[in-house]
Amino acid sequence: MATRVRPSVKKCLVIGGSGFLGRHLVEKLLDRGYAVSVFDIRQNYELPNVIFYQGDLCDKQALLSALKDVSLVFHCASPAPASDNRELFERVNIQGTGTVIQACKESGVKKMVLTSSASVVFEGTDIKNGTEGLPYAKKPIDYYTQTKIKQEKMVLEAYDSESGFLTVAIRPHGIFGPRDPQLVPILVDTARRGKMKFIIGDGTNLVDFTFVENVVHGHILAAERLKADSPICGKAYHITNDEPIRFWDFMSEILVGLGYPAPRYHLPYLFVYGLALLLWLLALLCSPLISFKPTFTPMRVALAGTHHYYSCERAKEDMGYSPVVTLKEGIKRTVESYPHLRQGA
Ligand SMILES: NC(=O)C1=CN([C@@H]2O[C@H](COP(=O)(O)OP(=O)(O)OC[C@H]3O[C@@H](n4cnc5c(N)ncnc54)[C@H](O)[C@@H]3O)[C@@H](O)[C@H]2O)C=CC1
Ligand SMILES: CC(C)=CCC[C@@H](C)[C@H]1CC[C@H]2C3=C(CC[C@]12C)[C@@]1(C)CCC(=O)C[C@@H]1CC3
Repeated sequence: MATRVRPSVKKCLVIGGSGFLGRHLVEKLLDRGYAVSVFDIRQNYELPNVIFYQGDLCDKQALLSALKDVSLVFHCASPAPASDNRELFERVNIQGTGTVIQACKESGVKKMVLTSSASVVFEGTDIKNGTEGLPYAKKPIDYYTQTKIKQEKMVLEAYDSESGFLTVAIRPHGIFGPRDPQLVPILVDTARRGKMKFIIGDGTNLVDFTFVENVVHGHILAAERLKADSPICGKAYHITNDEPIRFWDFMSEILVGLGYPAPRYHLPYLFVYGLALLLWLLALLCSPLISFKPTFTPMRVALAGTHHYYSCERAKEDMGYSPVVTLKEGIKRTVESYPHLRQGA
């Protein structure tokens, strides 16, 4: 049952609002006076004034109930990249996003903001200050990214100035912050298993890590700038901290902040990449007999050993974006938010 909302209050739906980014977005939208509902396949928290619709975004009827009187939709739902489930990525990110678009159009939703990913242009080789002018990856690094490319294209192509259905895509990179279920937990788990001793390559590769509140800020700016005559309609925008950092310095700061030693010994990039490829092949060949998931996948090694940072000039120019939390402050807040993952805890 939806609550009645004053006409002046902007009513929005966050699809994927139970997730890491989604929940931060919901909290900020509430602060800013929006009336917020969440649509997600799971519900893992409660907040006063937030209505939860539990359902699968591939189910149009379920979406239609949640979209009643909604004018703005944020779509930040996706299966986790680590699930590595091709069929699930295709069903949710491609077919499901098609269903979301149809349901939005049928319900008279005016604006849709998609959470895409900067990785849609990444092929596992260096990207330095990449702009939105880069072509989509011809050989995406994994199935997840392959479906994120199709998803982004679908949402941007759904922009229709005649009917007034306005869309925009935000491309974050390396989101981190309190409650992230991926980055810090994977890192700490690897450290606890004694596998965080090595630096892949010379350790100078620069990467974007983006504090979650900056990603939220980019989404809300995009929603508020999405108007009929706006240059942002039908376009994609990188949202980063605008402070590329060495991948291994970032990892070390988090590790040391949590009481673990920083990695020290260097291994040649091509050697580790080759090893990861071999392990991946072995896991594939053995899969009918035993199943094992190597820590060092080729994709992870590429992420850890290459440059991949992006320009957010276009977001600055078209939306007035600038990060609201510095990298230093973001790292501090993140470390403080994981007392249970500290060494010895
Ligand atoms: N975490 C990161 O570093 C980055 C994330 N992104 C994108 O940001 C978005 C949010 O990511 P996170 O918050 O990190 O992920 P998350 O896994 O914490 O949140 C995703 C949410 O989507 C929901 N969901 C999944 N399948 C669903 C379905 N069939 N129907 C309804 N809800 C469903 C999940 O239950 C979850 O609550 C995703 O679209 C992801 O591709 C993009 C770049 C980087
Ligand atoms: C910038 C960006 C796209 C970050 C994405 C988050 C994850 C892909 C990374 C978070 C922790 C990282 C990590 C590794 C690879 C990339 C991550 C999973 C390693 C497995 C790389 C090889 C190692 O030496 C251990 C690393 C642990 C942490």
